[in-house]
Amino acid sequence: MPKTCFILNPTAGPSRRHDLPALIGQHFGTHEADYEIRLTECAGHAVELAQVAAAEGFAVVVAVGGDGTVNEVGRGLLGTAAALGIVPQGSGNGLARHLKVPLALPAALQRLAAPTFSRMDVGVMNGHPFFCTAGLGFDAHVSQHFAQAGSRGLSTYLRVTLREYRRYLPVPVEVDLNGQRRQTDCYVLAFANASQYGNNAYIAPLADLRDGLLDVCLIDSLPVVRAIKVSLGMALGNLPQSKAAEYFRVSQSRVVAQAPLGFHVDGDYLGHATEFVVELMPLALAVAV
Ligand SMILES: Nc1ncnc2c1ncn2[C@@H]1O[C@H](COP(=O)(O)OP(=O)(O)OP(=O)(O)O)[C@@H](O)[C@H]1O
Repeated sequence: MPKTCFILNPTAGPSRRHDLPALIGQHFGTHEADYEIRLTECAGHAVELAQVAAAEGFAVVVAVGGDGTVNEVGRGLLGTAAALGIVPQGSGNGLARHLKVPLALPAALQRLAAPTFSRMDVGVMNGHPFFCTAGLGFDAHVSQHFAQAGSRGLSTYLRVTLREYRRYLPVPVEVDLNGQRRQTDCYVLAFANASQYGNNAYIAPLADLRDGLLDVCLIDSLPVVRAIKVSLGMALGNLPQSKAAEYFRVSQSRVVAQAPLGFHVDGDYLGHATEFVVELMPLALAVAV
């Protein structure tokens, strides 16, 4: 059984469970595993905890939280020999859902007792690694306002999305897609390593974590009828067939915006910029799921 370190974000998810360390002990400890549980103390702490765990020789370092925690642990593990595990405890759990990690805690821990090792691609936007999705435009705008909403969970996310939909205006951009320059309005420009944002909202249902490519989803405008088509397409996983969005596959891209444009990586709003460089590091991270 691999030596395993759990890095637990006690603030992740809609319901903060104080009994998680005890439950991990109850379901994982029975496998006579060599394991430790370490709690994050602030945002960003999981990066350092993951680096330390990898340097100490843990073979698997598990993010116990949502996509923000997965991003921090994954960043800490880049360039190390340790593999990323996930116990999904977030609100959206996009990467865990893509990797078909069980959402129920006992089943997720059971899987980690005898994990399958593989590798996955890692995207990078303006120097920030991402494992699931990164994007410019409305999705980043919603991430920014969701972070300020004071509460989390799906209902808050939907309320913020509807409110901001009425206010948001797209920004003109020039985007380089496989050497072809494209002038377009950017309502959403999503770079997907994995298929979904979380909560089974499939922005790029055909995205493959191991193909050396990012699936790009471009939505230039979002009038009401198209917004309904996009929402349904994301929920049903058939957005590409709906023709409400355009798709491309790239290993790198560059975007220049005419006005500062918000961007997110793995659902965390990171600020505004006018230039974006997007790259892919093929199979850069080991995963244990
Ligand atoms: N101890 C802590 N105190 C405050 N914030 C923390 C702490 N540990 C981690 N964080 C921050 O909490 C944020 C939210 O965590 P995470 O994304 O894992 O959960 P979530 O938002 O509920 O799930 P998802 O991203 O899947 O919707 C992360 O951006 C992380 O930086």
